[in-house]
Parts: sequence; C-alpha cells; structure tokens
Amino acid sequence: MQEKLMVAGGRPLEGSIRISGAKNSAIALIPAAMLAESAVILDNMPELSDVLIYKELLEQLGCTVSMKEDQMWIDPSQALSVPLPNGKVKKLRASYYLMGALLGRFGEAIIGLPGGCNFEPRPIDQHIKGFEALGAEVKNEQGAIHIQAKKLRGAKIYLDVVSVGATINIMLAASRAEGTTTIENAAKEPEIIDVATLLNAMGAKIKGAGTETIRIEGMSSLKGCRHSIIPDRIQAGTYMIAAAATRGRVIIDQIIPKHMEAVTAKLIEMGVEVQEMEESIRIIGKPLYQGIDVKALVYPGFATDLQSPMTSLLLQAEGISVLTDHVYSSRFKHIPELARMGADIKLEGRSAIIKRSYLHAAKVQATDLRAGAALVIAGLTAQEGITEVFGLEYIDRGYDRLVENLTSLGAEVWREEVIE
Ligand SMILES: CC(=O)N[C@H]1[C@@H](OP(=O)(O)OP(=O)(O)OC[C@H]2O[C@@H](n3ccc(=O)[nH]c3=O)[C@H](O)[C@@H]2O)O[C@H](CO)[C@@H](O)[C@@H]1O
Ligand SMILES: C=C(OP(=O)(O)O)C(=O)O
Repeated sequence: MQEKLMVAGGRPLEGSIRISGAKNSAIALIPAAMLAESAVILDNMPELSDVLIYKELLEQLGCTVSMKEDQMWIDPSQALSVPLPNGKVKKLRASYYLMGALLGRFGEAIIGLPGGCNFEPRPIDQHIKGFEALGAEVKNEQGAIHIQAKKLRGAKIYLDVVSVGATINIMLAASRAEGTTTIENAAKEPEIIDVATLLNAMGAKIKGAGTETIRIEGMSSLKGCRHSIIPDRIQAGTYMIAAAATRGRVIIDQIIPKHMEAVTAKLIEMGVEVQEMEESIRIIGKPLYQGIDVKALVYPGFATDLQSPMTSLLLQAEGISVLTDHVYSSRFKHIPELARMGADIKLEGRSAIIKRSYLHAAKVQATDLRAGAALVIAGLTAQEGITEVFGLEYIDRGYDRLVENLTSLGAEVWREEVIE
C-alpha cells in the first residue's frame, strides 16, 4: 500500500522527543555481525524499512535473525555466501556492505549493485579498489559485483575520495585478512567509529577510526558480542531544524551533542537559541533569522544529509542564504518541489541561492529520503492548508516513528493511503 504524509502547517513544535539509533550505523553493523562465528546482539536498533530489508537479506544468507523491541539478535554461525545479484539488495544503498562482510568471512561474494537514494550517480570504485588491494578479483557481470579471493592479505590503501561506504567496507573485509591494512584518507564519521567499536568487541584490532588513518590487524576468526548503536545524528539534526523552522521549543533527547556541532553552530549563526546539555539539546526558535552560508562537507563538517532539511529552514531567514554541497554536486531534487510551495531558490552549479519565502501548502513528491524530510519541514512552516507529501516510502527509510514524534510535539500530521 502506497501512503502519503498529510502535514498541516502553522503550528510551532513544542515538547521533547527521544532519538533512536542511527540508520547509517545500523545498516553497517548488521552485515558486520556476519563476520563473527557466534551471535551478535545489537541494542538501540531503529525500526526503519532499511533495517527490516537488511534483516531479510541476512536470512537469505542463512543467518537467524530476531527482533524484540529495539534489540536485534543475529546468529551468523550457519551463514553462507549465497549469490544475491538481484532482489532486495537493490532496495537499499548499504547492501554494498555485504560485499566486504562476505568477502571477509568467505573469501567470495556476488552482490547486485546497490539501490537506495539515487539523487545522483553514486559510484563504488573506491570500495572495489580496496577489495582488489586486499587481493580479491572483482568483476561486474550484468550489474552484479562478483568478488573472489584465494587469500585476503592486508594492504596499504589510499582512498582517492573520502568515502564513508568504502572506509567501512574495507574495514569489514580487512578485519578477517592476513596481516595489517592501513586506510589513508579515511572518512571520519561517527558511524565509522561505531562499526570499529563493534568489530573490536568481536575481537578485531582496529585503531584510528575517526581519524584519517585507520589500521586494521586482521584476525582469523571473530566472536559474537553485544553492542549499542549510537544515536542518529541526522534524525536529531532534522528535528533541530524543524523546531527552529516552526519557531518552536523542543528538547531533542538521547543524542551525542558533540556529533551535532556543525548544525548547532549554523543554527546559532542564524539566530536560533541552542542550549546544549549532556545528552540532549534544547532548541528555542526566534521570530527573526539571518540568512547565512552553509557548506555541506564530510564530517566534522555540516552533513550533506542535512542539506535538504536545512534548505527549508533557510527559506525562513531574512536576506539571501547560499547552501553549497561539496559532497554531492547535484543533491537538489527537493528544490523544484519546494518551488511548488512558493520557495524562491535558484540553483547555481552546486549551490542553492535561497531567498526568504512565505510558503503555502501544496502536493509535493519526495524523490529521496532527505528531500522528503525537507518537504515535511516546509509543510510544517506553511502558513495555512495541508501539504501532501508523496513518496513516503523514502522517508520511512530513515525516520522511525515520524508521525508519532511530530504529533507528540503538537504537529498535525497523519498518513493516508494513496488512491490511484
Ligand atoms: C548508508 C550510508 O551510510 N549512507 C551515507 C554515506 O553514503 P556513501 O557511503 O554511499 O557515500 P560516500 O561517503 O561513499 O560518498 C561521498 C562522495 O564520494 C563519492 N564516491 C564514493 C565512493 C566511491 O567509491 N567513489 C566515489 O566517487 C560519492 O559519489 C560522493 O560524492 O555517506 C554519505 C555522505 O556522507 C551520506 O549521504 C549517506 O547517507
Ligand atoms: C542518502 C542517504 O542514505 P543512503 O546512502 O542509504 O541512500 C541518507 O541517509 O540521506
């Protein structure tokens, strides 16, 4: 059943919400568990469509997986490297982590090229370069990546672009290679530290995660363990932005404020009051905001995943704001949809030039996950009317309990079936 999100605008968000575990950690930790010979327990698991698809993928690979509340239990002892050239792997981006995990555990993998949010071409050449450096032979046969290694040996790998996915995928395979692997120009996102923490708890020896040089000493076997997933900094940032955009007062709880520093700094710069506590942040919206420049960069810079939601907030700021995405050059599919609501935004190369706009409700299409988040925030700020956000399945990839969370903050939002 296809659903749309109905969003009534014009109400400030007020109250507090608790943030769940991070999608981009969860969907790397689940395949990482396959590198162990015994059960792995993952706590603080978010209830997202990507997670549920990953559970099914692991089951296809012979794992036993169960979920109870926010805990996932994975027994990978009977896992096999079943070829998955098509099917569910196409439904999410992070299915590419099965390449590293299966290569590490079995020395072979056949995995279809990933799906996920296709806001622009997203190559995986650096993942492949890493696998080849570890001694694997990699071929693309009709859209499926075939990877085979007689023996995986540690290597020195320099990434040409700073890539979250390639850094994690190489860590996965290298943790079961013979000898030491060094990844230079590695990505530093908190999710990478989370994966390294899990692998180390499984018995791996990984040093330097969170810096640009990561050293992985390969192990011949890894064991099960229990691990709690870090909070989702992108969901947290989205709610911070939504609170500011509706001139609300919201406490965003159970987060790591350090992970939010780039967003916090930009909100303060435009005039939002942000109070940091140990495990939470309070946002106090103000009547007037200043236009600012925002550059989406790799961590610890402003996250590209928050670039689209931030666009909706910048529409509320006086003067002109310039938002440039240095990670993805054309992640701007939300802009024509925002224009339907009255947004005055021009695209110049990889920058959006954003002018103060008074939005009205409209029927809009989410074309990817964060474009969807941007449209929901825009709908919340529209002065009157009900915005209909189509493509809710994208939003469900990354925001669990969205309607419950927004409703608890006083918003009027609900899901409706799309009747063709
Ligand atoms: C599942 C997951 O964690 N997804 C996140 C991950 O995606 P993902 O890991 O796919 O993104 P990357 O960090 O790899 O991409 C960063 C940049 O490097 C380029 N690139 C990447 C790999 C490669 O082999 N070759 C190459 O050229 C990409 O096109 C992009 O321009 O990080 C992105 C950047 O923070 C986020 O938007 C995604 O939410
Ligand atoms: C782009 C995203 O996810 P994915 O890489 O899983 O498509 C995202 O989380 O914004």
